[in-house]
Amino acid sequence: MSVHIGANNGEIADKILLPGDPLRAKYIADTFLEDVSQYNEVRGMYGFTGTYKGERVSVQGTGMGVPSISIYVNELIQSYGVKKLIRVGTCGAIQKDVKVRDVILAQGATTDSRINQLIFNGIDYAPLADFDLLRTAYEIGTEKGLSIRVGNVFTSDTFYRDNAKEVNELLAKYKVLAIEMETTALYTLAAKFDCQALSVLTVSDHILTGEETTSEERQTTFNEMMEIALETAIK
Ligand SMILES: O=P(O)(O)O[C@H]1O[C@H](CO)[C@@H](O)[C@H]1O
Ligand SMILES: O=c1cc[nH]c(=O)[nH]1
Repeated sequence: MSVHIGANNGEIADKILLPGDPLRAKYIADTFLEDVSQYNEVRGMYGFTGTYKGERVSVQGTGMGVPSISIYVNELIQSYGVKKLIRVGTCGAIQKDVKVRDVILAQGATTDSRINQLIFNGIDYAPLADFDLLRTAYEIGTEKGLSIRVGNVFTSDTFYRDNAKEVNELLAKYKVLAIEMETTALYTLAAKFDCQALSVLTVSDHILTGEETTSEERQTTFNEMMEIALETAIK
């Protein structure tokens, strides 16, 4: 057991999907995995292990934001030996040509979080996706005929922000595709511990147009994102 995860040694697979929402973790386990067992309910942050196409895979809710995902990723890697970590999250688009329901593979993660400043003492570290996972996920997504975007995302410490318009316009000018709240921490920790990480994100809303997915659309698109992540995890 670790501080925030109540699993015994060996109960978590070395490949894991990481949704922010613990109920999305339950949905993935119920919908896609076989022979499922629940290994965690500490703080309601559900974690499950099962098999996908015969391969052992886990899925763990991370909560929202850099501090929360950092706790789970640290413990998953250091206490349970997880090696391949794929976030399955939602994001808000800030480019006109990125559409609601598109799937984004986060190649890098710009941030206003201070975690990297604290680690690197003033050096402007660039957290990146694992290239093999990125390439595999891209190939799987395009083979499925999906609209896959690859690029920079903004990992924000705030969901509600007073100067959002100004910040979004600046980031959009510099080619950032979308906003979410965890990827920079995932990529930095994966690099630190020599693990592989990727964020696969569904555009759930468009920040410029205000367009949102309906719950039905969300389900279908989320399933596509989850299948890309699961297929990538076992490849
Ligand atoms: O849908 P998840 O994975 O939680 O991701 C996004 O949704 C939350 C904000 O609503 C943040 O965690 C953000 O990163
Ligand atoms: O962090 C997030 C996630 C989804 N949509 C947003 O606008 N922001």
